[in-house]
Amino acid sequence: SCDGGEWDVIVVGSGPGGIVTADRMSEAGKKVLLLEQGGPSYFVTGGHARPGWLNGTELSRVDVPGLYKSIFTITDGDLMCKPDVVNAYQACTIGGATAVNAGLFFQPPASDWDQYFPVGWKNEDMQSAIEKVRSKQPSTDNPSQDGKRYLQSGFEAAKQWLVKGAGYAEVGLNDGPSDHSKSKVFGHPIWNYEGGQRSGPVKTYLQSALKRSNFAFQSGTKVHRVLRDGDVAIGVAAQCKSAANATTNICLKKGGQVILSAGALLSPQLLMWSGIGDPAALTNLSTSGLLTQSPQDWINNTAVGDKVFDNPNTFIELQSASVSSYEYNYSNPVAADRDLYVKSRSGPYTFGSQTSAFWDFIPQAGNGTHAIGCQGTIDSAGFGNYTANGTMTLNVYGTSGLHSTGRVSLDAKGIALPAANFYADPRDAAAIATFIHGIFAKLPAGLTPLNVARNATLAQLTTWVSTFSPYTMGNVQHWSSSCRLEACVDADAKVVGMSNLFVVDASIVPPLTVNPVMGIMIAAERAVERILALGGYE
Ligand SMILES: Cc1cc2nc3c(=O)[nH]c(=O)nc-3n(C[C@H](O)[C@H](O)[C@H](O)COP(=O)(O)OP(=O)(O)OC[C@H]3O[C@@H](n4cnc5c(N)ncnc54)[C@H](O)[C@@H]3O)c2cc1C
Repeated sequence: SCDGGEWDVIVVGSGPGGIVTADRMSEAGKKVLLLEQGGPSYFVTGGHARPGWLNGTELSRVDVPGLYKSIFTITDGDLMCKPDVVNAYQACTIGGATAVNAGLFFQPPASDWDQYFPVGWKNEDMQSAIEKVRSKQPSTDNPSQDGKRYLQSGFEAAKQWLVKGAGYAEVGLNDGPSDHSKSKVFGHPIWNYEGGQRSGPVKTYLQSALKRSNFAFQSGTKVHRVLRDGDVAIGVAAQCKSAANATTNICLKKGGQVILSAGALLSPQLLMWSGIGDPAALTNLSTSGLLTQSPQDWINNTAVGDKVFDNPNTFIELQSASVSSYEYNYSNPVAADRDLYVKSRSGPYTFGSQTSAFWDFIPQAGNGTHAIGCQGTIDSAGFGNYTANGTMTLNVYGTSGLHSTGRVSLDAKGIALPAANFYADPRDAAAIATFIHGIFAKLPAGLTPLNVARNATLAQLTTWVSTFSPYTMGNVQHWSSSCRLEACVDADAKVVGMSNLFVVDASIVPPLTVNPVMGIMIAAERAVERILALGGYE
């Protein structure tokens, strides 16, 4: 059903994984088609949704970093995925979640590659991929174009506490030493912004791809499944908005490749809808009529969707007389801040509300058990019941080395559903509580925690972080690790059981010590190096 295809490579999904992959495959001379189900986001993609104060500019709401929070508090179905697409808070738009996220852009420490990635993906193997991302994707810790730092009262209070009190080193968080260790370090956040505006792969890699005649990009096109002839992908079945939502087959050239970059929840869903996965899950899909292939045509791969991860989140509300809280406003910003932004890309709207970040590792007992990474990010305002002036929010994430993971399953309609409980292993809550207990021991008198006691014991903190409340057990939508290297895909990112089908996105990235985007982009660069080295499929 798929003869005469013209594409060497079809990439599904325009998040950071898909855009980096499609750009580099087209740079290598392949005829590449990038498909995205969503529509415009940044102004440069044709996105025009914005508050009135941006009228007359070449900015959409996506371009302005300070509108980050209101992008996802204002209900607007254009950017976020609908419930009939995925059962989680994900972006369905050009750029994927990089069009709606906070832009935090931290380089994973060398220990992440060395401890959690397979042979061929260790720190020394990753150097060219790291360099490619660092040289192509701008980032900054000082985004305001007038060179001044804004909203620094929270930064100063945190520095007093963590650097002067708790012995953290203040560093440039993506600077050397060459291992980029995230051990007891504190600093200004790094964002992938440029010129006071949101940057990210849409503004960099996608723009270079679009200049090539052998690259095509089609948004508004939702892929339903990969078309296969046994273990050979021959194309994709997709529904195009521009063609009255008709389903068409988009075909590969013989010897071509399909690369799924639909994100850590939707790439496993696409695999299962294509008859690749755990037979139990495929049986359910088949029973509900969503999978029409007969069982003898299924590809048995029980690692599809297995060990999905998100950073468990704890909000600690802190109050100090020295802190001035700052609330961003979508339609009616403080006039001086609005003018600073519109006239000179300066002021608080040049970043997405975080004022500082820090990390430490909590050692784990036992052979071969790695230390657990913990990250703190401090926001410019309070949250929940604690929003009086002087309040700021510390987000504590558990990161690399956590013991608990989940599984992506499909609901009755075949839509991806991530497992929810990330504290199933008690060592995880204990590690996160140890991190909080350690820094609380150094809390200065003038900085008061509001939603948990300053002198809580380690046992009390362990119970608190593992009990549901508006401040604890949160998901932060950093889904990853659902189609792991050397399990679901091999070390070339090729789906186990298939000849020419790959997954390159957060799915193949194990839990990182830092927010995932920079690591995903680096992993995509590395995956492309390895896919190109395989040569074409014959
Ligand atoms: C609110 C929020 C804030 C965040 N903040 C940060 C941050 O500050 N820093 C950071 O590092 N990370 C952050 N993250 C996480 C980060 O953005 C994601 O981990 C990352 O974007 C995942 O990249 P990806 O390429 O795997 O997939 P995604 O970014 O999810 O992109 C996948 C794309 O594929 C498309 N797609 C899916 N299925 C199909 C289909 N069947 N057909 C066609 N297209 C399809 C989707 O529409 C989407 O555009 C945040 C995430 C969210 C939601």
